[in-house]
Amino acid sequence: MGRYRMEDFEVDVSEDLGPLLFVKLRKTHLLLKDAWFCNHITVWVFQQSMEEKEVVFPCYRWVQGDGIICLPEATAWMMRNEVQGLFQKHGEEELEERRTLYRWATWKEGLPLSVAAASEKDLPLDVRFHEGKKIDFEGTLAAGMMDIALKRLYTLLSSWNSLEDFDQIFWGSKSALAKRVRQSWKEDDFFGYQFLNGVNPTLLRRSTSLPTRLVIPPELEGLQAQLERKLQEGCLFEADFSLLDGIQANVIQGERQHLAAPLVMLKMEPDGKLLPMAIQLQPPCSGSPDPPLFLPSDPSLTWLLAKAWVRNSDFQLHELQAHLLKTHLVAEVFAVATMRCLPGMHPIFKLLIPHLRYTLEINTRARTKLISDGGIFDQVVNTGGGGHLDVLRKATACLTYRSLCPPDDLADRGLLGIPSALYAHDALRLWDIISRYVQGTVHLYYSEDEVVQSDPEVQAWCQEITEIGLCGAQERGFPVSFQSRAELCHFVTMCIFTCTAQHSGINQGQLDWYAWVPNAPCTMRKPPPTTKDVTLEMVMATLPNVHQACLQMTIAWHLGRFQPDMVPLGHHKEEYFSGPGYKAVLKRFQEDLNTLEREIVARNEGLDLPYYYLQPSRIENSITI
Ligand SMILES: CC/C=C\C/C=C\C/C=C\C/C=C\C/C=C\CCCCCC(=O)O
Ligand SMILES: [Fe+2]
Repeated sequence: MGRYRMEDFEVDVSEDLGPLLFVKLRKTHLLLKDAWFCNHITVWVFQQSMEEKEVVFPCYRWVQGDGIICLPEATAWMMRNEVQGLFQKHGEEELEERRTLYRWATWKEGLPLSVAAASEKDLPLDVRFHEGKKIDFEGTLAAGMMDIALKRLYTLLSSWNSLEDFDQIFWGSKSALAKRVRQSWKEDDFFGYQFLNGVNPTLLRRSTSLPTRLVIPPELEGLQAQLERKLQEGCLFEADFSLLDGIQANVIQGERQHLAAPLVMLKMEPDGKLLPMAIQLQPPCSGSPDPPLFLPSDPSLTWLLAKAWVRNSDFQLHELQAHLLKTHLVAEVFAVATMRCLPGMHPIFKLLIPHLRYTLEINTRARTKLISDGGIFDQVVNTGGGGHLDVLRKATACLTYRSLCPPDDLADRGLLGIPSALYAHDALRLWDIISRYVQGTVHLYYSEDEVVQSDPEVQAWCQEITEIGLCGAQERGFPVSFQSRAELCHFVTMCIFTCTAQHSGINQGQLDWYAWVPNAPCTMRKPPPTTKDVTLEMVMATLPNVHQACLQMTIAWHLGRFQPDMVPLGHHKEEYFSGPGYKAVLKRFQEDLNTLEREIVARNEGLDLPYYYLQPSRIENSITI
């Protein structure tokens, strides 16, 4: 039997089968690997003197071995209390089986729970990468490793002692914006811009007071006055990396790496540009002299090194907190809870499942190759060697529900209504669009709040996410039950937003902002400067070495590049729902996304730096990379 064969099978049945509730599917098992993927079964019922009727049984699962798959009819959930509880019983059996297939595991204490699987090979076939994705994933990694070998060979033959020497490895696949980063990375407005619209737009806040950790030496009273004035005008902002304080730095091949925990104060100009005013690289520590404040007026290399330290710290919080924890790991919790608590005929299962595709496998791969013992973090990142897990733990301990919902998050950070905050603008638009889609769907199945309150499955799902998967996150605002349709819609909107828009916003920028390594160094090999005497030798000795820089470029490209098999948001082919109600809601969703697409394209045409990570055609329907 050939691989990748697609076939439609038609079977005629002449006898009257009565009302159709289930179909059962079985395949004779001959060879070791002869599984088939079944999309759906459609039955056309011909009734005398009546229109032909179509009855659909969605499947979208592998049929393997000798097992029998029993598929309830697409509208079964609406009839769950009828037909002698047959659908109810089917759902219970299905969940019983799924709970043995998808089990929770504690990979590391203090992190959200994950799926129990030591490697991707342990995952059920239904959630594995399909052949094409696997070949592409593994093939591009291998090609990237070849690039590294060539780059190392090349740099062996030349010198590595000026910033321009990073050009020697800046070849191969890279984006237009990555080239722009190489041109502009030293500019202050470019540095400030990244907090609004770069790879990590999640940290910046508008200041409501001067941060207590900011110790301003008496000789800088001018700065103090300026900061206070900006604060009063409402245009003072801060990026505080205190979460990194106290984290152990990595030791790479016997060499200790170093970490900082900076605070950056920025001002917003009337034209929307965000400019750094001061950088404090470490919080004050009793018994030590106050940490210096680095300023734009410092010698240019000093100021550049201070900014490079901030960019390195941002790399850590971006990858660990914003990316891994707040998209990948929480999406995994949604995925496992969905498999364990919601039967296939449940409307919330149908709504969410296209947004959970491939997430369990990519995360399992991350746990075995990226954040594992000896993984990429240990090899080339200064939080590696265990510090990265402590960052994840600290970030988990302060993960709030509000921070996953842009209307709340952006309000809390004082970022509403800023014309140059493009991530914020597009995220809010997407939140509204997704929320309307979710509400449209939920209202088809839940006619009033009471139906939500008395749905034991959706309540168990909520509780399992908050109490089990997120390890008691009710303390941080996550719900343990839904009292109304509105609460359910808000939560499901958060799930879909996180798995689609938010991940795309956080993931794609790796390609642009991480290719020019000095803009976002993966590690720092010397301690942060404590005086303003900085030389080029110090800068070069601090930034990643050739090997570290090459690996950063390869992984950033691997993870940030356009995925060949990507499904854009709202365009999955699976049809789990049947009937005109959902079709109309989906159509509206796609139209809303198209409208936003056109708005973003038109806006970007007039911009010096386009912001396209939240352009709907670029948003993946689930976390797959
Ligand atoms: C420059 C980027 C460096 C690190 C990226 C950090 C975080 C990314 C967060 C989530 C990515 C999720 C999954 C990636 C899974 C696997 C990566 C595989 C790399 C394997 C390299 C190898 O040695 O085979
Ligand atoms: Fe990712």
